[in-house]
Amino acid sequence: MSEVPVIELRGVHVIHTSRTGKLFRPDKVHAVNDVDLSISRGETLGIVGESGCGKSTTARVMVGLQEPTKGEVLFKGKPMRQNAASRKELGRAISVVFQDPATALNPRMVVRDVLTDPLKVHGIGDAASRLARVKELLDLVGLPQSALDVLPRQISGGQRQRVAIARALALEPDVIIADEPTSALDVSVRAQVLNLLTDLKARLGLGLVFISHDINTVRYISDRIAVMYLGQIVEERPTADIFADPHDDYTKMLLSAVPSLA
Ligand SMILES: Nc1ncnc2c1ncn2[C@@H]1O[C@H](COP(=O)(O)OP(=O)(O)OP(=O)(O)O)[C@@H](O)[C@H]1O
Repeated sequence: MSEVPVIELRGVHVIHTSRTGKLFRPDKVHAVNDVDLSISRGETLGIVGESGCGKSTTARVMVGLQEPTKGEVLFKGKPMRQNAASRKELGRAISVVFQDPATALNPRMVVRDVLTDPLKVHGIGDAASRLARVKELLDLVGLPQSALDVLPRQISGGQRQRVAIARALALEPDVIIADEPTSALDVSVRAQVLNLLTDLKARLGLGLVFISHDINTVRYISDRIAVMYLGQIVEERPTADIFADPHDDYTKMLLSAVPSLA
């Protein structure tokens, strides 16, 4: 892709200082170790690896929520500054969809308010144009207009994740970062949510970072896959190449695991 990536990580390290063990001895976890990654509009990057390999920490760096211990994070070619103006710009350009919509959505807010909230926070439109946008968002994610006045607990897990995706789309982001977005859903609706994300990416020209522990799910949706192991990217190549000819032993191990749509 010739355009400047929306997000670029160069030689990023994150060392968490945590307290572990019975003596609460301070410990350091090298969660992200020398990671280079980029994401542009119109492409899907999959990040795959087992629990604890550093996927979520990498996602937090990409969104600007986690400062790297070392290395550079570029936003549209410039250092991701931490001042208020750029935080707001970042918030518009990069959205996140989390694993569990039951906890990601405020249980006391009806869908209309969940979707209006980002528009209000960013001072976009008046009441009438915001409502029009909210209705358009429901259409985009395949929810009926009758969903406007329901609470998250009154709809299914798959529908809640559609609401979370609609909220992520509200500000017309360049990139959506989806961290295990199908893992908390019933198997029967996982494929629907994956199809929705693929469709939205194509229709809106978004960049999508799709994070999962399951290489088959990542395969289904990604143009490129970065395989993470113990904080490092052990290989990153087009999806078809990874499956046809995995280079790294860890990738081979992931591919030999039981196929599933987890
Ligand atoms: N805030 C933190 N303080 C201390 N250690 C942390 C913190 N966040 C993550 N870690 C540690 O960093 C490592 C990477 O965690 P991370 O959540 O990024 O991995 P992950 O691949 O997303 O795992 P999971 O899928 O289980 O969320 C783990 O060893 C984790 O325990």
